[in-house]
Amino acid sequence: MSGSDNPAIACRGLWQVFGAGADRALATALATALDRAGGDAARAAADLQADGFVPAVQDAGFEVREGELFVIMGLSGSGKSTLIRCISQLLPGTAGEVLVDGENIMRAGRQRLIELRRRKLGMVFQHFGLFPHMTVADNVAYPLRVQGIGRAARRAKAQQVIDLVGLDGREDHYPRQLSGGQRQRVGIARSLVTDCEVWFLDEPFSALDPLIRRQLQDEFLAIRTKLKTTIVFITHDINEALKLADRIAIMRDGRIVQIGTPAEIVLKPVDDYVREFSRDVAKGQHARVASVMQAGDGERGPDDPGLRPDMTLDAALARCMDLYQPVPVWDRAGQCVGTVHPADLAAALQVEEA
Ligand SMILES: Nc1ncnc2c1ncn2[C@@H]1O[C@H](COP(=O)(O)OP(=O)(O)OP(=O)(O)O)[C@@H](O)[C@H]1O
Repeated sequence: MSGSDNPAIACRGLWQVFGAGADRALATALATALDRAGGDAARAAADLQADGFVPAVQDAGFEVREGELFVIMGLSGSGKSTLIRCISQLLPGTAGEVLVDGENIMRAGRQRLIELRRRKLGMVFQHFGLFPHMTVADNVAYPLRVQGIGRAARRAKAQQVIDLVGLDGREDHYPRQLSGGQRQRVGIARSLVTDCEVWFLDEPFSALDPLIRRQLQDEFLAIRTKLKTTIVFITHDINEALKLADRIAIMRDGRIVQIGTPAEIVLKPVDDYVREFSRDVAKGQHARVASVMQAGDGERGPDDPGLRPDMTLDAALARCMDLYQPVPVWDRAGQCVGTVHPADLAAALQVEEA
């Protein structure tokens, strides 16, 4: 495991450029951009594009903390899948660094990558590629078989994760006998069976109908609290991102344009592209009091609305309807952790009209 000071994953200057001779073309484009006044990654990407290359990921840089659920979101074609494939090294990356627990896995040899995938990195993709001739139990236990673990131990461990994803009773079914949602669960169970430290999920629920999707999201959050695994999750659905994420990275045309908590994305979008995503989102249900709270002390008066930092803006506003002065915010131990003006709660919800 990594030390608590180190991020679980760090990407620095990561590029994935498609096209023959992309490495040399990127090096030239970066050198040319540097020589120009105000030269930057966007200029290099524009040059590459003009020469017929596809700069699908451009100079990506971010860190994912240990145990964090980091969501990458963007429109179709913005580069999400390419980015997660670079981080998980299904694609080599054209330049930059991908550090997992401090190890630059872009320099890892083939053997080391196989090892990392078997023991440390779990992956779930939209189309799971379950083995049709194997039962649920055998599909789930398959990664353990590859690791050379004995049959009894495989079975026992597979059963644990089958129970965890709610598929108990279906161990002996074949994939064709399962619904789409159940098949996704098998894929999730299979990727969890090796106790991975870092878990990559590329649109795992997007093929499902909304009801099943919501149910799996809830189960996913429940599983996640039990596992404490570091997770990188891709989606093009803002509501899914807001529901699941600790932090969200928004991609546009190969670039990460904003990284922030769900509240920051909803309340402080950096540009119209990000603002457009959250236009129809019920901000008051996602943003929390902590995001609009000021430093300060307060006393509990007779009208105290009992605000907490983790309360949604909607809930907080409902308690402050008749109040016109700053009110204290309390933690669970009853300590005042700041104050908030009821007008600021209302203003935060209006931000996108500006
Ligand atoms: N192997 C490839 N060769 C050339 N271009 C590619 C390749 N793979 C992806 N691209 C291009 O890279 C860009 C980013 O694609 P990517 O699949 O990463 O986007 P995405 O955000 O995941 O989209 P979606 O949500 O539709 O899956 C697109 O312009 C795509 O056409």
